[in-house]
Amino acid sequence: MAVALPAAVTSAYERLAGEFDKLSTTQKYAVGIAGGVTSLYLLAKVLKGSDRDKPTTLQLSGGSIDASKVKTEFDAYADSYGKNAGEGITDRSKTVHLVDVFYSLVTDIYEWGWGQSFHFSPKLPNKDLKASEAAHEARIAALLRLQPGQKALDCGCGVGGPMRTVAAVSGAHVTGITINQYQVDRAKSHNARQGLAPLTDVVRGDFTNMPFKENTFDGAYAIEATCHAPKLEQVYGEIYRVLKPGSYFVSYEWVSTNKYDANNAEHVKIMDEINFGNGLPEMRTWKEAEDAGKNVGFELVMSLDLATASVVAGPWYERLRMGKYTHAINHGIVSTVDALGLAPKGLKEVHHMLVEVAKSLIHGGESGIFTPMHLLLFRKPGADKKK
Ligand SMILES: C=C(CC[C@@H](C)[C@H]1CC[C@H]2C3=CC[C@H]4[C@H](C)[C@@H](O)CC[C@]4(C)[C@H]3CC[C@]12C)C(C)C
Ligand SMILES: C[S@@+](CC[C@H](N)C(=O)[O-])C[C@H]1O[C@@H](n2cnc3c(N)ncnc32)[C@H](O)[C@@H]1O
Repeated sequence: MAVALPAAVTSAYERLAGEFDKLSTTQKYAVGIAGGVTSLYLLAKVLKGSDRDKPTTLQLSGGSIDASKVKTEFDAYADSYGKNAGEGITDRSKTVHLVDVFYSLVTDIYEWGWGQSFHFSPKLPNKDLKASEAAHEARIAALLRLQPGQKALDCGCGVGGPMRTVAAVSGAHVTGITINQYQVDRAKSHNARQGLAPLTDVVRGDFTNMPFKENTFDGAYAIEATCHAPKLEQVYGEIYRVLKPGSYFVSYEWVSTNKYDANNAEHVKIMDEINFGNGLPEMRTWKEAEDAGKNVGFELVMSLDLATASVVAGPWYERLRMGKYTHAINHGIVSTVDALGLAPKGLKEVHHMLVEVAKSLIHGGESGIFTPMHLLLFRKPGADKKK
């Protein structure tokens, strides 16, 4: 069926065609080339999207790692895990470097398929995932009793999802530290775009050796990050040092629960998979984490597994379980761009690692042997006691 175009459109087209006919051959070529370039530019924009919010499939990169080195770096990362059950990273002195590599490899994929907050949250009744995530982050500001004008530290800040919530709900200034330069750049760009620049700062550094003076911060927190430290005492000790006396430190820790049995081969296998797919040197027990805080001088104020604390909240791993089919589709997409040479070589393998670790995390959650949210609230003793 022929479709009649509106008269205004046909007359405008005829006028343009008339004008085009009047041009010299050189001018016609120039118009043709300009048209071609503009179309290519628009096509590239559509395919590539913009980097305002999250990367598109064609923007998936190796973070701070050059595209040509993604495969080599991923292979080296994979080789750093021992083959024996429960071994984790064999040479622990390489942990910090390997974690930096890990985040270069996964940061774009995380943002692409999860969002700007790299953590889990209990699903609150009648609240969507975003609201549940924000509540999990806002709890931190409340526990730290943060106030406008105060200074807080986000230890292992990722691309800054939580720091933006903590700064926005409390009015306090939040400095984030991450080992990965690509995350620093992403976090700063999100902070600026979302109007959070005046209340935030992001630095690249190692949280086991931080570039801050002692007694600097009024509160500190770590969301699913200190699990990457070669030894928990190293990072907790540094946090203790930079906190003002009387201030609080809260962590959501990745730990094994009382249900974990180190003599059960299936349990050990799940933990090994979780360690490998998440850049962890090893898995600690919740008791080891408590003790590490006390060992560096903190008073323990609260210790609670948020995965089981509320009988009405949905499990943290439900979002992963729901995403099972999406992960498979995503793998098809990443494999396609890989085959077309439109993604850095090696990104497909990284994505495969994440598809597999999603299954292990679900197993860890369903069996109850693992939690990514054991809440530990510590206080640095001292004269400036906060109530
Ligand atoms: C605290 C850490 C990270 C926790 C989570 C944010 C991430 C753990 C596993 C990740 C993912 C698994 C599957 C991916 C999927 C295959 C892909 O298509 C899209 C991204 C995933 C959903 C990805 C997202 C982030 C996680 C849920 C650790 C590292 C200490
Ligand atoms: C799972 S991400 C969590 C990010 C953030 N807390 C969130 O919830 O969105 C872990 C973070 O810890 C950081 N990290 C791991 N080891 C680190 C180290 N030695 N020094 C500084 N940051 C580190 C990583 O770079 C990453 O930003």
